[in-house]
Amino acid sequence: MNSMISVRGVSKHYETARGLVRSLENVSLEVEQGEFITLVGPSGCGKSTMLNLMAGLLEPTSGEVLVDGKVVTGPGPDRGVIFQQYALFPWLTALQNVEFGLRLQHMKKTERRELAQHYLDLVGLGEFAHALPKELSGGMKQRCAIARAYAVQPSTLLMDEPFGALDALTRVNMQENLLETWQQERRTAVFITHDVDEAVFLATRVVVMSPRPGRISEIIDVPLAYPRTEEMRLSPEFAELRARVWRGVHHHAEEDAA
Ligand SMILES: Nc1ncnc2c1ncn2[C@@H]1O[C@H](COP(=O)(O)OP(=O)(O)OP(=O)(O)O)[C@@H](O)[C@H]1O
Repeated sequence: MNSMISVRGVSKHYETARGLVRSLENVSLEVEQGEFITLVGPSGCGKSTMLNLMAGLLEPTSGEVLVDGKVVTGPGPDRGVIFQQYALFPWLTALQNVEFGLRLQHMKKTERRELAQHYLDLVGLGEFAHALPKELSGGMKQRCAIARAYAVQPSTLLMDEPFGALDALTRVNMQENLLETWQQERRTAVFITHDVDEAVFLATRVVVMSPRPGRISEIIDVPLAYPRTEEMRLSPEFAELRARVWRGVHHHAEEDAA
């Protein structure tokens, strides 16, 4: 069966003044259509490198990445990328920001407007369509960035710590909102986080990475049903999963420090 994303024997090395940095070493991962994968691991283990390879923003030193059966050779509209810093155009309204990618696809104005408004509604920003980014809070800006990524209807969403800069409460709201949107649209999602709780709450599977060289050390299934609720977060089952992920990350962080 064809996976949505196939990372096959991928290594990524950098030549630096201090010698060769082996950011990823012979990593393989299959992500199925509609899965929600979270990537966790100590700082510098190659999470961003992995995501950027999937996005086509980096090229592997060896091995290959396939998305929907095709070898990734660069960025494409089939993959939406969301970073920690909400890269909104400050001179465009929320609606115009969401419309931007659709304009690049030469979609007609009325159709474009309608679709952009639909995605703003989906992330709960419908009433802020005409606000400028400076009039939005951090969480709202990030929701706008998510709406923009969703609007071009990519089959895959790649997110690099999108909630990293948000306060704890906004973060929890954003997690719920993201899952709601994901459940409605069922795109394949890959999401980097440093937050073990967030990793378990969102994922169908948590991929734990270890550094030097970056490898996948463990893949943990999260057999909790969706929609995920705050009650689930407090359940013994959740606590057990969180402890497993924590041990996976911590174990390698300790090794690294030794
Ligand atoms: N352009 C580059 N040149 C040289 N080394 C690099 C470059 N980009 C990344 N690296 C190195 O590759 C390794 C993995 O980096 P990467 O950013 O993928 O890790 P990460 O797990 O996302 O880290 P963090 O959690 O701190 O964001 C690190 O050791 C980093 O120093």
